[in-house]
Amino acid sequence: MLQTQLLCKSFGALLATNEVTLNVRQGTIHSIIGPNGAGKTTLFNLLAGVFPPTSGKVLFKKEDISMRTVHERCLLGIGRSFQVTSIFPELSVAENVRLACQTKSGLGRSLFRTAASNSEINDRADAILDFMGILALRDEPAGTIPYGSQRSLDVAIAIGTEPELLLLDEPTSGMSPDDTLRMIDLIDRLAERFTIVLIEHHMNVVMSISDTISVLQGGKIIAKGTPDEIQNNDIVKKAYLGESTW
Ligand SMILES: Nc1ncnc2c1ncn2[C@@H]1O[C@H](COP(=O)(O)OP(=O)(O)OP(=O)(O)O)[C@@H](O)[C@H]1O
Repeated sequence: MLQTQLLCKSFGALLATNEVTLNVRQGTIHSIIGPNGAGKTTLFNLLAGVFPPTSGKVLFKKEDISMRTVHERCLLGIGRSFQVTSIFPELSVAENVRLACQTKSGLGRSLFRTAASNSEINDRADAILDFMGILALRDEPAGTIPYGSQRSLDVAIAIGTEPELLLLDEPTSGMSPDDTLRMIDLIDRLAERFTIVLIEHHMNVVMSISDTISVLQGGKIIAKGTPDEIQNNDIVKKAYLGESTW
């Protein structure tokens, strides 16, 4: 569904993404992990369209989307959550998701919204909040809900754009162990409906839910395989040596 071909991104002399070739198959969870500074966020931004590659290509359903903007990729069916939460803190939890739902339907730009369409969007937003376990918080200002719930709202916003492919950037970062377990379970359930690319720092988060894992170090893919293959890979063990995240 999503492929990259020899993808490169330079910042001055630094090659933050170095000839990354990925093949994310439809209906799978493909995790991209790596130690600090490995280039995970840069790769995520290249997939999401935050900036274009220096060279190489990003293909979505065989179409070259390398130069497409974030918004264009969203309309094509690529949704993403952010490591830094992207919510509107003054708006209610439900309003945040409704806005995302309108991005795709075009109602956000229409002066002629019908009551029926609005109620459809309300119902959809509520269903997403229910799925993410935060429906009880629907009328709270989004900026006031607990951090773990804000991360769930982030994912809810991404789902609201009706993606086929969901890009998740460290969805458990900064979460308590309990919230982390809840988020892992949710990602597992999301995989029944979406193809997922999960960017993660913590190896243990991805082990139980991933179909495929690609390991980044110094901007390069140093290993690819199933969780079992990755866990037993000596090059990967060495890359994570000294980190407490194995
Ligand atoms: N906008 C930028 N300008 C210059 N250098 C950058 C920029 N963004 C990232 N880098 C550099 O690119 C390299 C990869 O950074 P990146 O943030 O992608 O890694 P990461 O794996 O996400 O790290 P972490 O897990 O610590 O967030 C780092 O050396 C970083 O300093």
